[in-house]
Amino acid sequence: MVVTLKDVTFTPRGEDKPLLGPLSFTLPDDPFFVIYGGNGSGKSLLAQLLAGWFPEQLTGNLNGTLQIFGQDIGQTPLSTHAAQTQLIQQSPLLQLSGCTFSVEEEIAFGPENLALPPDEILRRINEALNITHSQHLRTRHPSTLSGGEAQRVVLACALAMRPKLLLLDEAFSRLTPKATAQLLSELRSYALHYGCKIILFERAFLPAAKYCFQALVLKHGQTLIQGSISQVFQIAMTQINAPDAWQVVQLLSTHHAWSGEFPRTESELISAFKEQYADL
Ligand SMILES: Nc1ncnc2c1ncn2[C@@H]1O[C@H](COP(=O)(O)OP(=O)(O)OP(=O)(O)O)[C@@H](O)[C@H]1O
Repeated sequence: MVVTLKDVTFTPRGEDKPLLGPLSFTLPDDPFFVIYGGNGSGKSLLAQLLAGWFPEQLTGNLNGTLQIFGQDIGQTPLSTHAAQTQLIQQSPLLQLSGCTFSVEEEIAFGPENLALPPDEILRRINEALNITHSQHLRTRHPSTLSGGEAQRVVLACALAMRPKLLLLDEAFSRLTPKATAQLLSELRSYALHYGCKIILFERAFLPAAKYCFQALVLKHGQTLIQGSISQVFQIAMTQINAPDAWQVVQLLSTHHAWSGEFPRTESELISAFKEQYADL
């Protein structure tokens, strides 16, 4: 199992009650999975726990069973987790090392720490730059990158580690919808090629719904619902942002005026409207 959570609760140091849990889930067999939740629902805390931050970077009290690739979180050093699990957070500039002079050196930083041979490091740099469409940034000083460019580079750094579990905590927040869609398509190919699981942590219905079949909705650190996008749609819509057209679907549904699956993409939405309403 890539991820196993059973009755997990987490109380950060200084807090008197858990801010996460009890949470139990295993990942479905798809490359992508999305965890939806509004502000303060616990997405980042959960992402940090799954990345193995406890207890080195995230102190507190962890109860229950939390395993990544069969290794207990809390029993294995963060450096061991980092070799197969990579977390990308919302603020890319906080994730740059601050000790390199070019994007190329920044991407090499992780693989160098794995003591990989130079030709393998170069291969990984090129692959990561290609996947993230960032070859043109190769010689740039990391401190000169724009927010969106930095998000691509941070993703490239993570991919150069060839992760088997990639945690994306609102990792596209500074990119345009078009650039986000391009990266998600590239990531799908990466995931299928390397057998990697990708968990998206999102406050917005799109574009995650297009790439994920299964979702979990968090509120106050607990699961509100887990299931297919269609099964979680109604409840997810009470917690997260969605385009107006999906709000209309939600409204129609609460008035029993929507039948069938809930659309995951714009084209599914248009087809569903045509099917249900074009003849009226
Ligand atoms: N280390 C910590 N110590 C104490 N409280 C924390 C800690 N980390 C997070 N919290 C609190 O836990 C709750 C969940 O925070 P978290 O950052 O996981 O939310 P989120 O779902 O990622 O929200 P957002 O969408 O606003 O980024 C918040 O109330 C936050 O203030």
